[in-house]
Amino acid sequence: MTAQAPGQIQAAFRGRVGGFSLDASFSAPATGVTAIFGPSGCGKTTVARCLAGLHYLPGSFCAIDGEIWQDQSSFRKAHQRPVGYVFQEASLFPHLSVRRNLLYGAPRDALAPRACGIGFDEVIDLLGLARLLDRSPRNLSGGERQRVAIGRALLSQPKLLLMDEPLSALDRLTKNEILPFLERLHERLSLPVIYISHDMAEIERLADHLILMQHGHVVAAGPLQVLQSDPSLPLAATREAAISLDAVVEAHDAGYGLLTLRVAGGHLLVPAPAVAAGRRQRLRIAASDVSIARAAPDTSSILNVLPARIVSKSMLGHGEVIVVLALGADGRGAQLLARITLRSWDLLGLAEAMIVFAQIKGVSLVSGTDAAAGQGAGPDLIDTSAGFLDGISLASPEPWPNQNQILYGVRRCSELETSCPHSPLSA
Ligand SMILES: Nc1ncnc2c1ncn2[C@@H]1O[C@H](COP(=O)(O)OP(=O)(O)OP(=O)(O)O)[C@@H](O)[C@H]1O
Repeated sequence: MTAQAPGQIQAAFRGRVGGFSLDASFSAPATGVTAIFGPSGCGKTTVARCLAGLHYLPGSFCAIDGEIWQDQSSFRKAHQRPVGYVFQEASLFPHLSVRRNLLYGAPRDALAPRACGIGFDEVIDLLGLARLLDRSPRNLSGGERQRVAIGRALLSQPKLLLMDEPLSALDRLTKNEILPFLERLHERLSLPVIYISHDMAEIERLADHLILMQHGHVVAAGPLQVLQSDPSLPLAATREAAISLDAVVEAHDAGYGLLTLRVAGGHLLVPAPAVAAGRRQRLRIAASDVSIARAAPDTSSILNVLPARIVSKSMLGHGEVIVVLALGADGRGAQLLARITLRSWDLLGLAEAMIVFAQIKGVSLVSGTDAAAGQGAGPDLIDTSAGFLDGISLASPEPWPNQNQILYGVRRCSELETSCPHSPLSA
């Protein structure tokens, strides 16, 4: 990978970081959310740090939307890369108001409407920050603090937003409070986001593309649904195996409280409150909620029984198989997974390429609605009084810079000089 491709994030990072060996290559669209998923210690954060220019691995390559950030002969340092970085902990400046925290990383004209990029008012609106602007970060809930951190990263006018486990320090309720805001960002901004997470439920809700990592390598990269339905990858073999589908709302039956949703290859009925026709909706269908019939049942309480073609069958062990189905009488629609017993497969005489009926017992709507922000004391703040940039040294494995050092490592050193807590800015 050496030539830049517009519209793509291209990365090929190879080398050692301390005792860790990284050999990770992928390309992903330079728009939408690309999630990096893999077990702890597989190198997700190391890849994010390479993208941010915080590790220099000679011989590596990185280009964002046709702009080369690293190749054989060049390396843009962290402060030369337009990257917004959001971490597990919000690490806001405790001595600055929310407004000043937001404006901290922004160019000087951040308050003016922008011809392109993201303006202050838009960020406030998208993240629901209006009523927090004059508050101190000390009095915000964990979820509110993380929304401010995301706003601050967006206002730095990045060309790439890196989110490293942004919700993992939050409890389930607080996560659910923030996820709708992230969905709104995804819907309204074309900014590419690299989203690192351990939590497949977050990824199923937010991501368009997925990069699967293991032991410092990229095992697979591609559209989320394609990787979820690939029986050769570990996702399809897990107990939680599921497919994320993008559907469009067609109608709402108020009498029965049912939404009609169109997906590639068919329609699904889902009990849900009314949603405007034409709205896009992310669905999740678990492999364990899909069974297979040779003929459409005459009588059944299952609402969604759709014709589908059997694409493949793979053994799972413990007497079960995972079947990939493609919806539609022509078998060319969206793919689903069905987890059934090997005995059922044999008794029904199923075979690849056969047209069958997928009986879908459960469909979850995973896109959320706007939530009111909670309030309360957040976790302890990181001490930001340490010398900025101390500890950032390219290709030096130790010590790790703290989060604000990384965050502000993307800004010019002259600006950093004004960033200490005793500068006029901090008044
Ligand atoms: N600067 C460093 N010095 C030494 N080892 C490092 C350094 N950076 C990362 N490592 C090691 O590299 C491996 C990958 O770390 P990394 O943080 O990228 O993994 P991860 O997939 O993000 O893990 P987690 O999901 O637990 O955050 C780990 O074994 C880690 O200890």
